[in-house]
Amino acid sequence: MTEEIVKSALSKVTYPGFTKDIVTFGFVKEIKIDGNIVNVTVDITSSAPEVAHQITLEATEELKRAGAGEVVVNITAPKMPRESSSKGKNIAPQVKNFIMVSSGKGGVGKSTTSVNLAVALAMQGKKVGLLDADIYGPNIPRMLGVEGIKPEVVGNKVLPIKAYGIEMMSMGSLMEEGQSLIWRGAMIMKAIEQFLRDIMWSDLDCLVIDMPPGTGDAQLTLAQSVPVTVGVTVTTPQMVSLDDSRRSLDMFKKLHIPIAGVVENMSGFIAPDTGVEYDIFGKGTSKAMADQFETCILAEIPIEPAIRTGGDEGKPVTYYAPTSETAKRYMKAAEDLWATIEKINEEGGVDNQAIQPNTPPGVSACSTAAAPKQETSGSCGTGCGCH
Ligand SMILES: Nc1ncnc2c1ncn2[C@@H]1O[C@H](COP(=O)(O)OP(=O)(O)OP(=O)(O)O)[C@@H](O)[C@H]1O
Repeated sequence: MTEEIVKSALSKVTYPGFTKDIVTFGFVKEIKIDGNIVNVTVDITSSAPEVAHQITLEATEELKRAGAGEVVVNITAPKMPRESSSKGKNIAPQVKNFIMVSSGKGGVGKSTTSVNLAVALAMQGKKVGLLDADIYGPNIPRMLGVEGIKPEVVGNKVLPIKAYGIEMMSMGSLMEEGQSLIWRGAMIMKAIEQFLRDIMWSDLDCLVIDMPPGTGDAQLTLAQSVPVTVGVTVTTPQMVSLDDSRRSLDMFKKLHIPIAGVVENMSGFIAPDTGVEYDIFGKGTSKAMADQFETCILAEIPIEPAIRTGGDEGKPVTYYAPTSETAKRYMKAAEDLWATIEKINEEGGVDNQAIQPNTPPGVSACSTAAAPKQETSGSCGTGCGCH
């Protein structure tokens, strides 16, 4: 037996439910050969016991057919995620926790925050997905260095793209480069639903969702489709940004989403040559706003050239410069975020029942639907049913 023979045999074992084999997927982690005894370690992404069982059976069969005398197949799989205690509608039940990352306005670093929090959570051993729901400006593929990579389609489902130990899907990976769509309300709702229902997310501990800026249809649809465990608001320290961020925090309250905290981004500047921190846009100005909404500052992330170059080059700073001050702050934010998620689940989880639309299927609910429901008589005529 040689490593080539073993690999060739294992490449006949397809991953259950997929067209690709376990070698192509990169799941074969170790091959040990001792005479005609073969010992292989296969690292899979599913915690379902039947997947491990089928791979063990098929790998043993193929290796014996290739001439192995004795075969040992070790399967390493993620632990069964703890059941989430959340209730209500959930169209992606294999995902235990949903983290909605929002901002009042664009350009404040929402995608950068989503990427680095997702990478930090994965580095801390969580099974993480990252959904780029910013359909107007999907830039997560670039930030993860998977721009131009097209996802595999299996039947009518799409496989997420893998990078830095996380699963990712983005409108940017589904459309041709440079293409844009003009989104109408109903299309946004459909797109968000499809991202949750038609992407083959694994059994995830959490899905980080990078929302479009603002407080519109996408936010409402997400909150109605899955029980969002926590919301994170990203802001910059300037007063004009804080005004918009208050709206984002207020939206979480209206949608009954617990607020995990505020990330104050571009908070001071760390000079790359000296490491000295300077105050540019202000620093610490978000604290009063966080207090007002009875939440905390998850992190103050300075302006740091490595964050921008990391974003442009697809090399997240948390992964590539784990000892940098910024990476440490993202790691600490991820720890605190997870502690909040665990506490929420211990206390009974979240429930999105109260914000379900009171409109017939196919009729768009307007963005005030999160407000207390009223009789549909006296409707505004839009059919939204909430006036
Ligand atoms: N702390 C930071 N230091 C340096 N550059 C940063 C920082 N945060 C974000 N940037 C850079 O600012 C730009 C905008 O960031 P990002 O795309 O994350 O913002 P956004 O809020 O998601 O924007 P949009 O609303 O357009 O999606 C990017 O080039 C990013 O690399």
